[in-house]
Amino acid sequence: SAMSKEQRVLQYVQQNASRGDPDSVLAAVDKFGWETEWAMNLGDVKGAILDRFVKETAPQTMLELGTYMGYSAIRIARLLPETAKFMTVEFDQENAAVAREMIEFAGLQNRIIQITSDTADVIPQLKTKYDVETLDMVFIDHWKDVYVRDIKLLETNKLLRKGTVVVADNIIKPGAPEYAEYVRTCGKYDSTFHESRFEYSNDDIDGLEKSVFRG
Ligand SMILES: O=C(c1ccccc1)c1ccc(O)c(O)c1[N+](=O)[O-]
Ligand SMILES: [Mg+2]
Repeated sequence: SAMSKEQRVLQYVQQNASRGDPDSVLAAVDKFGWETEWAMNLGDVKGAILDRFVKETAPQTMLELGTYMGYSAIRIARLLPETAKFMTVEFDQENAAVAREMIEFAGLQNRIIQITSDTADVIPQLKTKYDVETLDMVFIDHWKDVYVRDIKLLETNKLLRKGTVVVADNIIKPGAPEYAEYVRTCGKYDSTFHESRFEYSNDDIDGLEKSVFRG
C-alpha cells in the first residue's frame, strides 16, 4: 500500500540525512516540511525556543506527551546528558513505529524511552513502572483537548515539584485555550507565553506556554 506522509518523511530523512547526526535529521524533516509537505512537527522556529528552555532547565528527568514522528524527542534528547531519563509517549502505533526508526537513525535510541500508550494510562504508572520520583521538565504536544486532563494528572500523581518546567505547544494554533486559562489562573504556576510562528508557516501565529510549578 502507499506510504503514509510520516513514512515519506522518514524515507526522506534516511536518504538525505546522516545516520547518527541528530541535527542533520532535524534539518531534513524541516526541509521536507517547508518545501514538500506540511506536517505537525514542532519545527525549526518554535524548536529554537524549546531548545533554549531545555538548555536553561538542563533536566535530568523529562517527559514528552505526543511523540508523533519523533522530531521534538530528537530535538530534546540531543541536548540531554547520557545520564538523563527522557520518556516520550505516543498513542498512535503507526506514528510510534516511524518515530522509533527516526530516533534510531539519529542514534538517540539509548537516550529516549519510547512508550506507545495512552498518556492517561502512563502518567499514573510513571512512579511505579518507570521509576520516576518527580519530573524536572515536561513538553506537552499531543491532542489539544487533553492538555488540561493530563497536567491535572501530573499534579494529582505528585509528579511535579517546586520549579518543574511545563512547556506546551500550539497555544494559538490549533489552540489550547482551556489549557492556557488553567495554567495562567489556577495559582499553581508562574506561566509565560512565548509568541512564535506556526510550524512551516511564515504568516500564521502560534506560540509556546512555559509554566513553572510553584510547589
Ligand atoms: O491537532 C493538530 C492538527 C489539527 C488539524 C489538522 C492537523 C493537525 C495539530 C496541529 C499542529 C500541531 O503542532 C500539533 O501538535 C497538532 N496535534 O495534533 O497535536
Ligand atoms: Mg504541536
